[in-house]
Amino acid sequence: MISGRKLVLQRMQQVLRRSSLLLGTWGPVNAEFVNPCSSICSSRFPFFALGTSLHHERAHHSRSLQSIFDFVDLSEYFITGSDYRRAPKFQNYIGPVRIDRTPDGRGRGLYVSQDVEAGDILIINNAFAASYNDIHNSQMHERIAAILKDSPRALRQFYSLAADTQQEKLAVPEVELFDDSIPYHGDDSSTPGLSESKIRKIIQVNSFSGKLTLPGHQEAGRINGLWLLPSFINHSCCPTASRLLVGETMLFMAAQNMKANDELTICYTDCMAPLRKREEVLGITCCGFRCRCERCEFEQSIQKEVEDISERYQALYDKAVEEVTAVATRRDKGPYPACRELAVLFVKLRTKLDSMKELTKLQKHWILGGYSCAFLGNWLTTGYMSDFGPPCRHLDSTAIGLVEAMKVTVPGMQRTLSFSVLLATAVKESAERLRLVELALNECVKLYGKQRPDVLRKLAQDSVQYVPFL
Ligand SMILES: C[S@@+](CC[C@H](N)C(=O)[O-])C[C@H]1O[C@@H](n2cnc3c(N)ncnc32)[C@H](O)[C@@H]1O
Repeated sequence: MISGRKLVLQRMQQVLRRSSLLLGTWGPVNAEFVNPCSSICSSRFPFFALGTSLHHERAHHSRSLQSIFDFVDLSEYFITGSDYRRAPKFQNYIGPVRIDRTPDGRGRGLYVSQDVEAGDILIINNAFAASYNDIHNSQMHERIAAILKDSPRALRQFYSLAADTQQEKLAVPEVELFDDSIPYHGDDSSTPGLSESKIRKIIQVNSFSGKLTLPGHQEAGRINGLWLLPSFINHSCCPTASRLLVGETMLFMAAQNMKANDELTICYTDCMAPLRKREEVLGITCCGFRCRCERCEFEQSIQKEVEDISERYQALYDKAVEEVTAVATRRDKGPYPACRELAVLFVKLRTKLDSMKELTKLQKHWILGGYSCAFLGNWLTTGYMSDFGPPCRHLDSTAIGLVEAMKVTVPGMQRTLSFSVLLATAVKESAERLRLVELALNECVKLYGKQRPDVLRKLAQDSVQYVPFL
């Protein structure tokens, strides 16, 4: 029997054929838009002739950082399908970042120490410990306990993650503690032993769990891991950085241009969900804290005005997932009442936001971006996936408005990339299409770092394997 996932992939291959034609029509990538105002030359990859050099001075070394290619060439890995079993090995790298106390009671956080631009590599970190399909973290716990027994430095590093005292009193370690190229002369008498329950707690708060997938296959399993320095990165529902897992190495990129002293934040969950859903996941299902990011603080202040829309969204969401899954796997041909009603809600929300003159454009984007699935479900069930019509001349301004909101709300997200590639495939009008392809490739840089043009094109084309709803 053919699996649901395989059917989705077959369906997506049709899209891919069209999008590869589409992305192929531009020939050499329009790299100008990746880094429009640059002047540095690189003979190795002409693409990077367009990249701005990032001069990073640290006490112990100075490095001119341009891209992932300064560390490892990932082209072959990406071109051949990002198979985690063939992932290249990296050296740890700590870019222009420092650890500091947050000013608003979120404990410690990571900050950039100089201006950086979207796609710049900030941290490359190999897992302190990782395990596979280890639902209860028991293998990881054993591995970590063994490492801590043997290495005073590892014990000191791990101990610094503990956040069991009042947030304002938490010690702030120097970032150099995590730089293995600097010799360690720690005073180990100040590192108390760690009880088993404390070790478990540190693992629980800081570990990351992600899907392992192989191209064209069902999910191959899950990786659980602990990455030490990245454990200081706080969550935000409008994050500034993106993360990429290559084998057991976690890479962190700036997902937008950032100024020195800006906080480096990532999404711990799907931030393209409305406030109530994010609160539920961050507070109860996943992480156990109330998010204090600026987007949440703002949305809480106006939640009453959109409460009815938000409640209905929550009530319809699971059913809409079923409908989108059904249409993606061609198990049925509808009707799709949940997706249809979500689309009506989306229009209602847009009309409401239009009438709220006191809100800024960014604030409107934050709210709208959170309801991306309310639009996408209907778009996927009524037009795109169920029936390939001929490309349309103009796209509905709602679709274009949404992709803009998504890009601003959570930069460097797979869903925005897939949606913009699918939209570009659907539209015929060339100026609009060009803009969408530019947008897709820009999102690609935020997600994967500055890559060669052919690699970026491949990654954008592959993105349609992900249904931009699920
Ligand atoms: C992986 S740690 C991040 C580093 C942590 N701030 C520290 O000082 O150790 C995750 C914890 O940081 C806090 N945190 C992270 N993001 C937050 C946010 N947006 N709002 C409130 N607390 C947050 C929560 O206590 C959470 O359990």
